[in-house]
Amino acid sequence: MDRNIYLSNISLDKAIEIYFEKIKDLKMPIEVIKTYEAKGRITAKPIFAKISSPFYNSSAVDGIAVDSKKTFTASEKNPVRLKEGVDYTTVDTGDPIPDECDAVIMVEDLIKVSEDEVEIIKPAIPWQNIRQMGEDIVEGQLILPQSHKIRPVDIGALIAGGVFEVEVYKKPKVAVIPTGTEIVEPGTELKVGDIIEFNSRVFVSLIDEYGGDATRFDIVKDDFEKLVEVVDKASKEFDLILLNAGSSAGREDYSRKVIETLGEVYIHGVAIKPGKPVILGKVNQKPIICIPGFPVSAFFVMENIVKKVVAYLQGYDVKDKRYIQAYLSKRVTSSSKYLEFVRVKLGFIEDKYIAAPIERGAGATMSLVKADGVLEVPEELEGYEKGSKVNINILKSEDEIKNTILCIGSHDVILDIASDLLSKKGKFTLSSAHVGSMGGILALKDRETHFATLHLLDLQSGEYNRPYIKRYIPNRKIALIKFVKRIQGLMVKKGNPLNINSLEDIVKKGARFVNRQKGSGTRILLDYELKKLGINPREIIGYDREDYTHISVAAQVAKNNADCGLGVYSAAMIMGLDFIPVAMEEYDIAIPLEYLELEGIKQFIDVITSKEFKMELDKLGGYDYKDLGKIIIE
Ligand SMILES: Nc1nc2c(c(=O)[nH]1)N[C@H]1C(S)=C(S)[C@@H](COP(=O)(O)OP(=O)(O)OC[C@H]3O[C@@H](n4cnc5c(N)ncnc54)[C@H](O)[C@@H]3O)O[C@H]1N2
Ligand code: MOO
Repeated sequence: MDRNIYLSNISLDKAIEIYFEKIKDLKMPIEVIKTYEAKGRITAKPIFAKISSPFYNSSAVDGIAVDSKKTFTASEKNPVRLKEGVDYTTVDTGDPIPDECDAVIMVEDLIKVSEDEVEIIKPAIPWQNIRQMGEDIVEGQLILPQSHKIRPVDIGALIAGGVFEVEVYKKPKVAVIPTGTEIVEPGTELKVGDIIEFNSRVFVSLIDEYGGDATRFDIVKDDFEKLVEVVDKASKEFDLILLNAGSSAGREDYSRKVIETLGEVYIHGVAIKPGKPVILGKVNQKPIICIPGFPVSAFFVMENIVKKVVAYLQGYDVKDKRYIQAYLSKRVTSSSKYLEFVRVKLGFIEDKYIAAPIERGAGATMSLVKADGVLEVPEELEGYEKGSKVNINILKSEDEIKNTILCIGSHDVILDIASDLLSKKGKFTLSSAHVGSMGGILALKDRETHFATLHLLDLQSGEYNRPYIKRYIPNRKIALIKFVKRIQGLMVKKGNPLNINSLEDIVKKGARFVNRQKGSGTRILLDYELKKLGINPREIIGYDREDYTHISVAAQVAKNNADCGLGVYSAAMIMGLDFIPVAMEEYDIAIPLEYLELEGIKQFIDVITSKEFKMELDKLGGYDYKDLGKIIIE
C-alpha cells in the first residue's frame, strides 16, 4: 500500500470554509420536539408567540381590585369607604382583574372597617399594580430567531408564549471509531507496545457537550478491509463519522485510503499544531473526519473543527471561546507554518493576568488537565517574547483564575499535596509551573508569580536561597518562608547492582549518569559536591544528558536507560529505586513581603504548617520540617 506522504497545510479558517462548502447539503433534517426537552437544541425556524403573556390583565400584588374613579377623592382627611362586591373585589397576585376595575390597591394600604368594608386614604392611579395583557409577551411577537441555541430561560419564554413544541434540527448521530492494532480496551492485561484506548471516551463526552449524539464503536484493528467495512456501514447509519487515528504517514495509517475507497478526501493536513494531519472528507454522503491519534492533537481538532461541524450540521455557528488578555511569563517560540495551541497556567497578579506556558508535547494528556487556558499563536508569527501582552482562550472562569495562587519555580511532589489540601479548604487553588529554581527567581523579579519555590546553594557561602534572592532581586522586599530540608541522593536500581555508594563511585564504576538541566538546584548541588571532592564532571558518563524533574530522572534509572542520577528521596521511592544520601538541601518559598497579606497566601501557609501536611511529609520520607513556616524578612 502507498504511504501518504503529501500533506497540505491549509489555514484552519480556509479549511473550514472549503469543508463547509462541500457538506452544505448534508444539514440535519428538522424534527418537532417538546419545548421542555429542547435545551441545547438549535431552532430550525424563527419562533413566534402563539398567545400573549399574561393573556388577561392580572393583579401584580395581593389586595383589592377597584375602579380608580371611585378612589380619586381619597385623602387622610377624607378617607373613602369601599364595600366588597359593590366597590371592590379581593384579588391575590396573578388573579384576573374584573372588567369594571382598572387598579389594584395593596392590602398594606387598606384600613379594615368591617368584614366587607375598607377605607383608603390615597387615590388609586389607573392601572397601578396591574400586569396588563401582553405586558411580557405579545401574541405574534418573535420569541427566538432561527439558528438559536435554546437555553433554559428561552424554554420559559416559549411556554409562556403558548409554544409547547418547537421545530429544531435533529441532533447529529456521531459514530466514534477507535482504530489501531496497538490500541487495547481498558482492563486488558498490558504488554509493551499496547496503548489503552481512551480517546473515544473523550470524544463521546465532547460530542455530548457540542450537542450531538455519539455512539462509541469497538476498536477496529489496522486491517484495511475491515476498516472499509466498518466505515461503510457506519456512514449508512450515522450523520457524522469520527475515525481515530491513522491520520499520518505510518505503514498502517490507512484512514486516508479508507475514505478515498468509499468516498472523497477534501483536505488532508491543516496548519494547526498539534493536530495537523487531520483529514476532512465525505463517505456515502456523510461527513467523515479522521482525527490524529495523539490525545492533545485530537483534543484541539475536536475543539476547533469537529465542534464547528456538529454545529454546522444543525445550521449553527459556534463562537463561544472566551478570551482574556494576559502577560507571558516566558518566551514562546512557534513555527510560522502553523497556528499553534500552547497550554498555559494562569494567575492574577497585581491586577493583571500572567500566563505561564506548560508542556507542549502532543501526547501530554496531563497538560490538558492542568491547563487554565490556551495561547493561540497565529500562523504568521514565530512566537512571542517574554512579557508580551497576549490573548488567552480561558478554560476556567475568571473567578476561578482570580482565586488561583500561582507558583513558578522548582517542583517537588509536596507542592501537589499542598495543592490538594488547599483545594479541600474551599475557595483557593494552587497552580504551579515547573521551570526550575532560577526560573522561579526570574518570575519573582518580573512580578509574574505569587511565589517561587527554590533550592539554590550559594557556592561561596554554602548558604541556601537567600544569597540568590539578594543578588537577583535587590529592589524588592522578599520574604523567605522556610519549607523543608530534603535529602538529595543518588538514585540507583533496586539492590544497587553496581554497588555505588558515593559520587566518587560514579566515575570509579563507569556508571551511566543522567543529569538535571542547567539552572536547576540539583545541578548546582551536584557541581558543588563534585568540586568539593575534586571530581572533574567530564569524567562522568552522561553528565551532559539533561532531564527536567526528579521523577523523570528516577524513571530513566528505573527503565535502565541510566544507572544513576541525583534526586530527592521521594522520587526514588515512587519509582522503586534504592537511595544513597549525598546532602541535605533547603527547599524554600520566596514571596514578596506584601503578598503575605493576601487571603489565599494566608490559607496556603495554614495548609503547609498543618499537622495533616506534616503527616503527609512523614509518609513520603526524606523531608525534615523542623523550621517549616518560619518567615525570614530582611
Ligand atoms: N512521517 C510522519 N510521521 C508523523 C507525521 C507526519 O506528518 N509524517 N505526523 C505526526 C503527527 S503531527 C501526528 S499528530 C501523528 C498522528 O498520528 P496518527 O493519527 O497516524 O495516529 P497513530 O499513529 O495511529 O497513533 C498515534 C498515537 O496516538 C495515540 N492514540 C491513538 N489512538 C488512540 C486512542 N484511541 N486512545 C488513546 N490514544 C490513542 C497513541 O499514543 C498512538 O501511538 O503522527 C505523527 N507522525
Ligand atoms: O499534529 Mo501533531 O498533533 O503536531 O503532533
